Amino acid sequence: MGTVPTSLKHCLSHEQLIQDYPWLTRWLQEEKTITGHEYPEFVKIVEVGPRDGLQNEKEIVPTEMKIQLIDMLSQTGLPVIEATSFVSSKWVPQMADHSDVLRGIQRAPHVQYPVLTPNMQGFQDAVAAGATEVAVFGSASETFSKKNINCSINESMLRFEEVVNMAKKRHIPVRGYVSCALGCPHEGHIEPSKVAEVAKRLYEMGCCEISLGDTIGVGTPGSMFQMLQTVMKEVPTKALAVHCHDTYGQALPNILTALQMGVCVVDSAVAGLGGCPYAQGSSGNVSTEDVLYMLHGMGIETGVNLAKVIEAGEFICSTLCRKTNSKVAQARGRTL
Ligand SMILES: CC(C)(COP(=O)([O-])OP(=O)([O-])OC[C@H]1O[C@@H](n2cnc3c(N)ncnc32)[C@H](O)[C@@H]1OP(=O)([O-])[O-])[C@@H](O)C(=O)NCCC(=O)NCCSC(=O)C[C@@](C)(O)CC(=O)[O-]
Repeated sequence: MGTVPTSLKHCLSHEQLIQDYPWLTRWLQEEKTITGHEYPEFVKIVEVGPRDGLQNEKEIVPTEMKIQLIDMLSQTGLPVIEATSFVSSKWVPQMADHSDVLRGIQRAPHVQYPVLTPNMQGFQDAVAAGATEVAVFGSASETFSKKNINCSINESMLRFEEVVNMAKKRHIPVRGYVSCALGCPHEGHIEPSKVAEVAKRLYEMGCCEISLGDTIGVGTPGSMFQMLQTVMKEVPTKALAVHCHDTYGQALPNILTALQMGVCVVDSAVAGLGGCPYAQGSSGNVSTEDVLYMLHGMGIETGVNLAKVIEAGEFICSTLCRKTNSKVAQARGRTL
């Protein structure tokens, strides 16, 4: 922020910045043109903290705490909160209370609460618990697919097709994930063409949104650019989302690259919680607070109240006895 006063760095929204310091309007507009890129006016944030964030926790988080977290997040303006995961409790014990979580939350109007469903059993259990939106999760790496969902990529696509067909009959939208889009913990480099192939299959079978996961957070703006360029030849940009983990501290630049390429859906987790139990060494998701701070500072609307997300982050971090991974929440804590 160069010569901008320190006090401004703590402002929480673009609107607040303009209101308090009208002279900044010109500076903010100039900054947009200096970068020479067109950015989306609105970015949809998909909050994955309650699912991706908590699934990796060793200690079982009490169900009522998960519910309280989701209820707090529901009051922030977030449009989508991924609530839980209908997977096997033998594989991911932390998600064993999926039905109680989904039944226990207070659904806010205009908020969607998708849940992960790897197969028909998961889908049926999810619908029985009241799910109105689901997500299937595939991978661009054969080894990761085997380790994560115990089947090959091809077998997973057949399972997902069943789920998508049944979901269509019930008018339930399905999101599709492609893990290892920028690298695999077992195979290393993954060809962008493989990511594009899996993304295309998911899109063509009827997934309405394809989330491209940098599962282990190894991507850089360069590899993000190459991967997206290849995927965008097969799947419309408006149907793409990016899902970045922050292992190497590259998540924000990677997201910025995706925005410059027209992507306007970003996954993130409150307090930067998270990691995949089947991707050892991967760190948390990019934090929702940091993504919001960046977007609002660029004048991009999200409809989300950053201060309320910080509160939800403080709640879950105190529950887990853990320091937040969000740089913005840490900075805010120091200035209070
Ligand atoms: C997919 C399965 C279930 C296959 O697991 P499996 O063992 O191959 O399944 P199976 O069909 O052979 O059945 C074996 C047993 O599992 C049961 N079963 C079968 N399906 C279900 C179900 N849906 N829910 C509950 N139970 C289930 C089934 O009933 C049976 O029970 P038993 O007769 O032995 O008592 C297993 O591998 C699994 O649960 N994997 C989950 C892995 C996971 O959740 N990983 C984390 C999420 S992915 C992620 O984090 C990445 C992402 C999305 O965030 C994006 C990114 O960052 O890249």
